[in-house]
Amino acid sequence: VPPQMGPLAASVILLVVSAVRGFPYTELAQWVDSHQEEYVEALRDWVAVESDSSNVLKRPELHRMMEMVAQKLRQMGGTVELVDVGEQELPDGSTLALPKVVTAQFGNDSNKSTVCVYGHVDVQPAKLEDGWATEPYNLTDINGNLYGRGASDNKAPVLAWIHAVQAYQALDVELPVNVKFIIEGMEETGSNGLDAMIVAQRDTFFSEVDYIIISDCGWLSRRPAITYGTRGNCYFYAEVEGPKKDLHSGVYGGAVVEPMVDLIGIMDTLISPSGKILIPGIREAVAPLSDEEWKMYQDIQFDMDNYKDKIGVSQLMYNNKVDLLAHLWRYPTVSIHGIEGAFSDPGTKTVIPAKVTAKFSIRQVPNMDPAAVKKQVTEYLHSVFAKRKSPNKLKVTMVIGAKPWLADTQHVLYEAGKAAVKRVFQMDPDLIREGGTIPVAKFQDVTGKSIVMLPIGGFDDGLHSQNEKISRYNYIEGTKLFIAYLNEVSQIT
Ligand SMILES: CC(C)C[C@H](N)C(=O)NCC(=O)O
Repeated sequence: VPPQMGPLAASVILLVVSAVRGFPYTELAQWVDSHQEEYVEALRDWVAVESDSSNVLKRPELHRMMEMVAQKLRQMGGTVELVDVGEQELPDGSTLALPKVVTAQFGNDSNKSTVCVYGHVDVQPAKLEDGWATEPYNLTDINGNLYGRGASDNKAPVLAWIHAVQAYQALDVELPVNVKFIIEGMEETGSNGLDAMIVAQRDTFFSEVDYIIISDCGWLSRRPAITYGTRGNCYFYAEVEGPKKDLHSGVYGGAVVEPMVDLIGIMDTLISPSGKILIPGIREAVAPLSDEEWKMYQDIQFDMDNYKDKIGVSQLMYNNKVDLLAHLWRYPTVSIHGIEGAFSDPGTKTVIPAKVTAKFSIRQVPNMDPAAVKKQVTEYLHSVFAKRKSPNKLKVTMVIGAKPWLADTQHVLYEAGKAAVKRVFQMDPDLIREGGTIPVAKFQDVTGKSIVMLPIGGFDDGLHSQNEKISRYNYIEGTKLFIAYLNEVSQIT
């Protein structure tokens, strides 16, 4: 474009040129490459916010995070709203404002398809003393890996989507589809408030949405992936209450039935050492593994030894690939996460805790139903507790009940994904499922829209763990993938 030309004329020329030349992927990708330092700085700013949704003391940070997201989208000229989704009730009966959900819209052309990108900017807790090698909220680049809490889950992928739209804008390339965003701040603790918001906006925000795209997951290996299923999650508290206060174990040990012993006793009845779930009714509900599915898993390249190395174990529950993948993706599992009220500090306190609460969850797969699981678990735990003839009191509560999700890999959204992956990475993607949980089933049930999950996280990003990271490569090439994907989706007829 000649330098003496005004901005309007220049953008008209660019548009005409791009229309004549087709989709200017190379120029857009070059733009991304030449702006990668800015993208890393943007991630640094976001990672610096301790937007831990599980810690009520961090709630002001979470509100600030949502404002930052809204501000960024506003600066890009989007139509942005911060949607109030109400309050959260805390275990002591008090209430706390939920972080607002950010919605944004770029383009409103009825001749184009509309995609809606879902993501979240809340994170899991992280402390240096948990064993991080670097400060978790200070993004640190080591050998091309960007370490920081929330870097991969899910701040970089949300930013990559934003930068993809920005690249189109910066080069005056018309967005091939209308793009909407829905960004929440409670994903890590069960998407509190989001379900009602999706229902409330079904006929407004979601009415013109054609497709929903989610990038809140990772690849299985170094090969890019497209994800067609997630497990749901039922999260439980089991509280055992005994004496009215903590007791000295020398003075009272032997006199009282200890709540912790009861609790550990009943927790031990949930799952066998070989991973068999012992709660009646759970395994019976699971959809059988089909031959076609078995074949799909068999065809996926997956290095079990490398997987073991990365997580630092000498042995896995299953020693063949198909069994392992099936148990990660399409069978339920019980995980015991912690015990509130138990002594866990360093040292040798000799206490009998008066009240202890175990926290455990059961990942959900087709055809399990969270309401049925709640009943099965509650009845089962009360029945095993009754057999102990303990004078203590047991209370079982289900605090999260998220359904699994499964898509048809033959859908055009998946074909579009394959084409975009091919363009950016010059290879075919793995088609995989995800063992983790996001509110995708709710989007599906309420909006009825087609959904695809397009991950950019690496297989070894360490989500929820110490030293979470995303590589620069995945962040930057992932941004290009989103640019290419928007173009592929616009070709769907
Ligand atoms: C890999 C998961 C789908 C990532 C997601 N952000 C998450 O952590 N969800 C909560 C969960 O416990 O699965």
